[in-house]
Amino acid sequence: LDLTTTIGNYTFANPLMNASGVNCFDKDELDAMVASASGSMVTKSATVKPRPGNPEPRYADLTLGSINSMGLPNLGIDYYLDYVATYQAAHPADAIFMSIVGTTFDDNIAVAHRIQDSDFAGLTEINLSCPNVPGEPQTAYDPAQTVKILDALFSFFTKPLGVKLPPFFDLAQFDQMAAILNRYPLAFINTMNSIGNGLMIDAETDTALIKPKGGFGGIGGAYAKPIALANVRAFRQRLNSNIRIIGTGGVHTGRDVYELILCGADMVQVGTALHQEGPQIFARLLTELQAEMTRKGYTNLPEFRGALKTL
Ligand SMILES: O=C(O)c1[nH]c(=O)[nH]c(=O)c1I
Repeated sequence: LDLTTTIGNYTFANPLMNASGVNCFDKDELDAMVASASGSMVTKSATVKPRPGNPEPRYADLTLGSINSMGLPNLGIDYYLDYVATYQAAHPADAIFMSIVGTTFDDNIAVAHRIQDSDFAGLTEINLSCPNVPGEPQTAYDPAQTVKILDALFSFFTKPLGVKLPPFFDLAQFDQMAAILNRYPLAFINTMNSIGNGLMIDAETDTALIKPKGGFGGIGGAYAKPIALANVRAFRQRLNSNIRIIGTGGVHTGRDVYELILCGADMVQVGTALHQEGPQIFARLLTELQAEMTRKGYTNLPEFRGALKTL
């Protein structure tokens, strides 16, 4: 079966990759992604300077997913630029993604300049949806701030750029956000990030499971799937066709991958399940995706991409 998928001038052997923040913190984790069956990969969201992140415990596995308030721990943009420079020299034909983020408007612009001025030749995902920097609202929940950042970015950034969005829950929000995004030459959007500021409790101690923010953290995994399907579908229905969509949220089986593509996703990222199962999950997901495609009579992704039926 043909699992190739394209974003701009980049074609990937298959649509699967990690979600930023999962299995991509350092060289060892990134090398494990390179060795996996994934079609591409993305680095942990990088800030200009390294960050230790929030106090632990800051992550917990849940029956139906995960909760995290990592607090944007990362080794700094220089570390990840070094890694991708080495990677590109060894894999000239395979594009990967770099995720960037700033905790202030100026830092968002500064870290983007670092990529623009580098030899990085892949795709850049700017994270407008980190829910766990105390005191910092998720940029993409503020339309004016989103416009301000995208206006500034596209005044100098010429490499392929996409935005990582938080989940939206109201059709008027989809309309408003899509109207903003359609004004920019974005290569892609990635919907969605974790569901911000959930809370889960330890049954033995009646204590919040994670330490930061009084136990509030982003929710991922099975809990996220219905919302991810809806966000992919809603944006596919509203965005210009030249803006591709990466679907993220709740993937655990090949059927989950298939359903995000059915809603319009071009590529599919895996977060919680990757954290829980490890990079060998990609081989399993590819086998299961191909089995589902065969069951449905499809031999490539465009045949069913966006083909969700409604009653
Ligand atoms: O707490 C984090 O580091 C984090 N956690 C998430 O669930 N999404 C994000 O975008 C980030 I930057």
